[in-house]
Amino acid sequence: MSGAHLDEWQRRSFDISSGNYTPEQTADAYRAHILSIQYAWASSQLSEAGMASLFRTYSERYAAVLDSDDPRTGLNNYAESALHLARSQRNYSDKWESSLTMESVLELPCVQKMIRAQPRGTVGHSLVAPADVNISVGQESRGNCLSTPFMGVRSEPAMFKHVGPIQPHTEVNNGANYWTNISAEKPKGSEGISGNPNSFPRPSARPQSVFSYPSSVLPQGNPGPASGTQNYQSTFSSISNPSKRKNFYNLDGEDVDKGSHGGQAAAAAPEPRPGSNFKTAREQFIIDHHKKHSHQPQRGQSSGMAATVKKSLGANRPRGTFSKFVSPIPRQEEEDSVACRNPAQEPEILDERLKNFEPKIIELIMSEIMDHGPPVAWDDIAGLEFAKTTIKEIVVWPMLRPDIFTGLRGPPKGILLFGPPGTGKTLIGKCIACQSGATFFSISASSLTSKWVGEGEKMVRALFAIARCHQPAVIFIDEIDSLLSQRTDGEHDSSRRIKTEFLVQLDGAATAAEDRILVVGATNRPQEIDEAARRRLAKRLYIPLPEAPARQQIIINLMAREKHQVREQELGSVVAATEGFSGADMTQLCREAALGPIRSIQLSDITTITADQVRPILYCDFQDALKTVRPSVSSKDLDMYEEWNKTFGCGR
Ligand SMILES: Nc1ncnc2c1ncn2[C@@H]1O[C@H](COP(=O)(O)OP(=O)(O)OP(=O)(O)O)[C@@H](O)[C@H]1O
Ligand SMILES: [Mg+2]
Repeated sequence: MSGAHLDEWQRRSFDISSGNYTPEQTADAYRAHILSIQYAWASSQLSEAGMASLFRTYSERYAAVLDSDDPRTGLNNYAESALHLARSQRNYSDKWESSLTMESVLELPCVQKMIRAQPRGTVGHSLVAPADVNISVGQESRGNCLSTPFMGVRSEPAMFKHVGPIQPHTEVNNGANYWTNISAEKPKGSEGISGNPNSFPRPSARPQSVFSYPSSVLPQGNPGPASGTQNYQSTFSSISNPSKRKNFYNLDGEDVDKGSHGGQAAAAAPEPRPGSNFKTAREQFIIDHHKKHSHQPQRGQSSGMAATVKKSLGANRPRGTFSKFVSPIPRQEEEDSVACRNPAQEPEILDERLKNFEPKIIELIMSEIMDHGPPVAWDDIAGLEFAKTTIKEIVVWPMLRPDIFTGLRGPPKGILLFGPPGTGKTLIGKCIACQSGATFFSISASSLTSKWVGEGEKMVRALFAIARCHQPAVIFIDEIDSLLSQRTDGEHDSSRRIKTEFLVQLDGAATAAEDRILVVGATNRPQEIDEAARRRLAKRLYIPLPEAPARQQIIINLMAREKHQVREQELGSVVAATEGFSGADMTQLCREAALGPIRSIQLSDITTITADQVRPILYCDFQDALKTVRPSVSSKDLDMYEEWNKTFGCGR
């Protein structure tokens, strides 16, 4: 350290410690010490270690003076800052307000000059157009306060050298222009933060002015009330107030929408602003969307919906602080609604009552369940006279003459055909389908129960709903025992739900007197049917094994279409030999017998022989067939059916 420096240090140190200094002077002295230390180290007059030691010492002392809350020794700087915050003092930009009003602006010499220079009405329109008036600064704007544009004139007169036609105020509404408008806002007091408006990166670098005045009327120099100061508020500082910022953004939204020209311009595909390549993300999106869809066929374009949707992409919505946000991107529902309105893709609505059902289930029932088999006549069913008569009585006639079969004569809504396998239960169902004139739904219970979990109930509901739409209707459920078997604790939930749904629907069909829906169930395991279901299937008809006449009839019916030489006596012998055979067994016997003539042909001749050369079916063929075809129903099973029929059956 040089002698001069040491002397200076000693002097300051002595003075400071003498106690004659105020805290402000002490703090200044310590700050000067710190600067001297840094200077000495920078000029290599002090080692790094020495500088560090001195720097720490004097920094601590300096901080002690600053933060001390003793008014005699410290500045209480910390408390000062805290108190400043606690008093809710705001920053400078909150304090100033514009002194400009509409009246004061119009009185400005430059404005007066401009008004005089312009054709009558045009300038006035440009100046006091509502959109212009909306360019205001936060709370300070009052009424028609046109606060800022003319300040911009002062700050950047070069901008107005561009001579162009007087633009309607749609240009004024442009949010980007506002950058130029507010760029030279002058603070009321000299406390405004100094700033160079030209240094701010403004998007309005294009030569288009806000008002596009002819240069002849533009003010030259720096007129106006702010001419005495060079401390213009920078663009940044003038919008640093949140309320001003909000107004700024509203210019691009709310005011644009409200403006008679600007709103419409924004609603359609936005035109690029003249002289500017700048676009907001939303504008770019809408332009892209237009481009994309202008050469792409729209779904549902024929109805004109596409255009409607495009126009309402959020561009023309009324916006405000409290309005709900609407995404500019079309929502999925909008897309879907466009697709749905396309007549080519619109699913056919069959009936209002079916609108709650899934189309696939309706389609399944319509296509898979409705029976379109070969016609069956009552005479095709051999024997079973009592069953046939009863069914005609309760099914066919009421369907044909619903006016007679009313009240107590009303038909039962459920029939159960039970009996040994192969006795013609399904055949009777087919016959009902053909002869009753009703819409016939033939469904096996397994097709309901084998569906996915949860689908079964829907299927049952849809089945009855569709049947209601196609009255009179017969719902034939083969093997109904698998659907309505007795409910047990161990059974799966889904099958229990299907059963319950079926019973509910059956009840509904039974109680709705006007509904002409008949449920016909067939089973060869009647003992397994749930008692609740049994009650609902009120007419339980036993379909027994065919008696001798019925067996004979079956043989005659089947042989009628074949070439045979079985005499009546021989036929009687066959019938007698087929005691206990079911109708299906009789059919099987006849088929077996019919193969007899073929088996008698030499194997070498089988490829060359003509149909006429095949011999007729003979009694001997039946005798051979009887050796292989056996009755399929045991006497034990027969006893069970007989017993059940006595207990629950409706036969005589
Ligand atoms: N009474 C009958 N008249 C004429 N043919 C019959 C008669 N009963 C049965 N058949 C013949 O037996 C075949 C089987 O009959 P069907 O399918 O109706 O029996 P099912 O009672 O429904 O048997 P399962 O209980 O096993 O379902 C029929 O295609 C038919 O050829
Ligand atoms: Mg059957």
